[in-house]
Amino acid sequence: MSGNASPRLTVSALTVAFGGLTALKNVSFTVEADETVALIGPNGAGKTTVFNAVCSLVRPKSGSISINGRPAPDSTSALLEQGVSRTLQGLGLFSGLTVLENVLVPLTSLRQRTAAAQTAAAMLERLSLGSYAQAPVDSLPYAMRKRVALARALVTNPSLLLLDEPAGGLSREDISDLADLVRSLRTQGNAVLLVEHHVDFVMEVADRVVVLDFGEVVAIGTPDEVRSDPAVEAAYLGLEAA
Ligand SMILES: Nc1ncnc2c1ncn2[C@@H]1O[C@H](COP(=O)(O)OP(=O)(O)OP(=O)(O)O)[C@@H](O)[C@H]1O
Repeated sequence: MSGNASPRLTVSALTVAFGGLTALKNVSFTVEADETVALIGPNGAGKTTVFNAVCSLVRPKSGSISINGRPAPDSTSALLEQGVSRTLQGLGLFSGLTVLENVLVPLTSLRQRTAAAQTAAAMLERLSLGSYAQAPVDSLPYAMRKRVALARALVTNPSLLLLDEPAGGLSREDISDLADLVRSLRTQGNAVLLVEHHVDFVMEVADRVVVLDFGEVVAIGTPDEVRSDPAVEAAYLGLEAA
């Protein structure tokens, strides 16, 4: 552990409104160092809005967000400098670039050009993408493109990694590999906040789960605590079972 006792992420009394719609109401939670926290909840609960607020893509009506004890910066490059990476639901890969070129992009903006190629190549190897480095990213199947997006987010060795539906659209086998990877991140000191609909995956990888419903936190706890919380069943798991 480092000497820095601040959580990697602190969300305090966050309220976000889109016109008349209050998407988040007074949401508070932390992600500590070496912790994987999952945000779950039904469609429209506000999960992606939390991510967007952390990345300063939406402006809160009130409340605050801090990263490693400092106010969250308001640009992607400043977020990278502060050790935050994110994957997107839509992957956001650059069509027309190779796998390696995609993974090099955040390193280029960090100006680590000298070691960038080696760092990117090592990350591709770690995610079993080494032999596809020169392949156009568009030529790969979805599950592999998803791994490229993950490699791109991880290549800066972020202190806080935000994963938006990492298991979505993956096969059972791919999800199992992803669970191994997420667990390994925790031991390497990469704190993770993930949004996910795949409840089994969440229960397997998360240290703590934050449950949102209609923009409010209805439960926070370990997977076991959350699983047995009646408010969660009503808000989310009940819907899954229905
Ligand atoms: N840019 C926006 N403008 C207006 N309303 C928005 C905007 N973004 C989100 N919303 C609304 O805010 C609420 C929360 O949406 P959000 O996408 O955060 O939910 P979510 O939990 O991520 O949902 P899903 O699981 O379907 O991705 C929803 O009612 C949504 O329609």
